[in-house]
Amino acid sequence: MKGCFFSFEGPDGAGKTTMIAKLETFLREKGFAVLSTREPGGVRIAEAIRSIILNPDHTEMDGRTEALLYAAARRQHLLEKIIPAVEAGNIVLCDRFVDSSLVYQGFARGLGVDEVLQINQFAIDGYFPSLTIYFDIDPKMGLERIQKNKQREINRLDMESLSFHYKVREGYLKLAERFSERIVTIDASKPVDEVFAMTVTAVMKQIEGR
Ligand SMILES: Nc1ncnc2c1ncn2[C@@H]1O[C@H](COP(=O)(O)OP(=O)(O)O)[C@@H](O)[C@H]1O
Ligand SMILES: Cc1cn([C@H]2C[C@H](O)[C@@H](COP(=O)(O)OP(=O)(O)O)O2)c(=O)[nH]c1=O
Repeated sequence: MKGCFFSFEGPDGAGKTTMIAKLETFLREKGFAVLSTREPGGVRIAEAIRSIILNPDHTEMDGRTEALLYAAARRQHLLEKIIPAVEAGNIVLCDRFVDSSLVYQGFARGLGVDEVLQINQFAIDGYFPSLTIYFDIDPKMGLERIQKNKQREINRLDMESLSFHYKVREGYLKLAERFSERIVTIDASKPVDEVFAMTVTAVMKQIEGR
């Protein structure tokens, strides 16, 4: 049976990585083949591009350069890892995908959502997830969660001003409205178990409905 492709989005610290890890265990226990991955990165070439993008020293990076680098990493990740895994029958859980570019580069950086969508159409050829879960949270709360968890490296994007992160949230909420047939919004400010229960409901509805 063909697999499916789900992406998980949200401001930094919303809980995407936490939820994907819990979901992977839950789905495996139910007998599903599951593969989780992340962007930027996921495969060797995309991880190399990630290190260029997120390097805190690369303060001179132009906005369009950044958007093109994310799209290049996405293309390699999609063709080399995501599509083969879906074709092999896996449920693919991806921590960030095209919506991150539309929001961070298109909306928050002001490059234009449709302009960044066009770059990404060249990268993904219309291969969108069948379900995207957007974890909505006040960016201040998300960044506080990251600060509390010292292990996680603070990257170039984290160092953006708080107003940038508020634009990110605004961009996601607009995107969730525009692509309401694909994007499900979950209140990520709730305790972990409540957020996970809502996540499982949305994912199982999609799996059972395919
Ligand atoms: N619902 C939640 N309530 C409180 N803390 C959370 C919640 N979800 C995640 N966290 C914690 O917040 C931090 C960031 O979570 P993470 O999953 O890495 O976020 P993201 O991947 O969206 O940046 C981690 O320390 C995690 O344990
Ligand atoms: C995939 C993607 C990520 N990003 C940003 C979001 C994050 O700030 C950063 C990814 O770093 P990461 O450490 O993965 O942060 P998070 O845990 O919040 O996902 O890159 C974009 O700006 N555009 C993109 O297309």
